[in-house]
Amino acid sequence: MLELCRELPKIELHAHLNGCVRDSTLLELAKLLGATDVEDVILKKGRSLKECFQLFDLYHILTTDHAILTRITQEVIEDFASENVVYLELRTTPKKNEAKGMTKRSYMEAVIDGLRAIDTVEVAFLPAANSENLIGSLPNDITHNETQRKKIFVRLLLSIDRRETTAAAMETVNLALEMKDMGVVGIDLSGNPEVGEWQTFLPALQHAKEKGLPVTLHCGEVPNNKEIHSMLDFYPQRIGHACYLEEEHWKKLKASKIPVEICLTSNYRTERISTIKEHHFADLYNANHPVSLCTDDVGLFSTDLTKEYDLAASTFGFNKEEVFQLSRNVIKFVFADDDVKRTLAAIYDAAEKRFMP
Ligand SMILES: CNc1ncnc2c1ncn2[C@@H]1O[C@H](COP(=O)(O)O)[C@@H](O)[C@H]1O
Ligand SMILES: [Zn+2]
Repeated sequence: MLELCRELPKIELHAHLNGCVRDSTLLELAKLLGATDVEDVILKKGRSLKECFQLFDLYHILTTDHAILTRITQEVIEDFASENVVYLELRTTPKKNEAKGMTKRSYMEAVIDGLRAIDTVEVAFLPAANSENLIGSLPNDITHNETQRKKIFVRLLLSIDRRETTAAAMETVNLALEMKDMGVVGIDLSGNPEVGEWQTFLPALQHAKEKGLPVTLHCGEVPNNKEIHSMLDFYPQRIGHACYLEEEHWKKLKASKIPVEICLTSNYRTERISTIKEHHFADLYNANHPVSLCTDDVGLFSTDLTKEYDLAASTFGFNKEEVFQLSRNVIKFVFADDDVKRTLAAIYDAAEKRFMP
């Protein structure tokens, strides 16, 4: 099944740029900064939720630099493309860093430079009107000929960190609106769930909503009934995690049909669940609720989307058809436009003939 899951076209909707950096790159960057004592920390496997956010502070010291951002973006996209991810919504938190002359905008420009710099795989990241004609060329010649370059659609989500103020969150939303023609398709709220108040972010999220910019929220990664209630009331386009919903909110979620980004390994490694088998994915899947399997942080949790599909298949006993359908269903929940969705549908149609002849 692992090989089949690797071959399967896949759609990744929940991946944080800095959580997906290769270990080898982090170690190299740490060495350059003379921080050789961090090797054990980077390579350690167990990760409590608290440890994750400590690690992100370390990662950000290593990566918040224009040239490095360009490099890691490039590597992360190459890694997703190499395992047949055909559409990636990559999220990242635009950061200011005065010492580096970095603004939120220049941070994002460095990320976009990374998208442009890739030549080992073919990347389509601009909306149709601006595309360099890649979209038209995508569906017909998607093959698994190893000599051909892999092709991947990439779109960006700008994350608001829960440590940010209302004004900083608003700046991120405005930046996302300004960068819509550069492949930015939405807003994410993430960061340490123990930090910050929903009311702080609400004005910026409301602004995004009024401007028609889709929003996805990290929701219920820790128990917080009041916040979960407000988040579901906000009615975002998608949510991530949904680990700690009480009965009332579980019902509300199911009635709402808000798609849930499922991060099995992430939730297991951060001890949100004690076994994969008891993950709420099973309940949502059986209720026909819209779900998409995601990695969250490929590097941090030593996973990839292939492993997430394989893990779901082996834990919940899915056959080939079910795995294929699980992946294909995700087309409906992407934030990109209908042209992209049609192209993705064509990619899956072509793949279906190979998978289920
Ligand atoms: C494990 N569960 C999680 N829960 C909440 N937020 C998370 C996260 N994993 C990652 N992030 C968010 O993504 C940032 C790193 O990528 P970027 O610097 O934005 O590229 C983290 O600092 C955190 O804000
Ligand atoms: Zn996340």
